[in-house]
Amino acid sequence: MSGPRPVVLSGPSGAGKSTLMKRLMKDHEGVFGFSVSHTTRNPRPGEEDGKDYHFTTREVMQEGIDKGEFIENAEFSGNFYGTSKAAIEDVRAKNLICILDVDIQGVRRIKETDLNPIYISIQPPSMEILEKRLRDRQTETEESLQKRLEAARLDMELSKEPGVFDVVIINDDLERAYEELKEILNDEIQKVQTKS
Ligand SMILES: Nc1ncnc2c1ncn2[C@@H]1O[C@H](COP(=O)(O)OP(=O)(O)OP(=O)(O)O)[C@@H](O)[C@H]1O
Ligand SMILES: Nc1nc2c(ncn2[C@@H]2O[C@H](COP(=O)(O)O)[C@@H](O)[C@H]2O)c(=O)[nH]1
Repeated sequence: MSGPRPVVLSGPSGAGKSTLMKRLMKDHEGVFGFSVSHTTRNPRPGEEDGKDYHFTTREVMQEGIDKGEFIENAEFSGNFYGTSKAAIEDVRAKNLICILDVDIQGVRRIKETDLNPIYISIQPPSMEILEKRLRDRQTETEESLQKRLEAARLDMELSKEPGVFDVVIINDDLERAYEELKEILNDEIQKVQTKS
């Protein structure tokens, strides 16, 4: 794959991936492009179709998967999620650093492709803090919250396996976590900025 190296952000739901990513994109206009995933979950208040996700149905998404339109897909907390080839291509065509926000299953599938991204895991300081963040976010039902916490336990274990991630950032203090993320991506950011 040509162009700047993509970045995979993974980690438990509620760890702070979107918070860090949105800040990174806002502070570096014209450097990053978000790979807009498909999902079968319902939009949250404020989420826009085509910007945050391509909101779709199981049937439509399955059709796309069967046609080979996705580089990876997974079931998470009762819904389908997936990264289409078109989502990556849209960002690559603009020569931007492509950011993918995917769960641990997505990380595994992407490792089987030739995307060659930088793999970053965003982890919460503890399960207790993660649960508090998810509850405070007020986006989940009790059932989906429990499913997400269950997935988080597994994610936190797997992220400790050597070689899965290039870097693991503990998102305790947001400012410090953000500085760490910027530092890791500094070389790629410089490359894009010097070209434009
Ligand atoms: N360092 C932090 N300290 C306190 N609260 C935080 C911190 N980072 C993020 N949060 C808050 O935690 C909640 C979860 O963050 P966010 O939505 O970014 O998580 P996420 O990893 O993108 O989750 P998901 O995978 O479900 O989309 C948000 O309400 C966010 O404001
Ligand atoms: N494997 C994939 N996982 C994805 C994708 N897009 C998002 N995600 C992950 O799903 C959970 C839940 O996200 P939410 O927006 O419903 O809170 C989270 O861990 C994301 O990283 C994808 O395309 N593929």
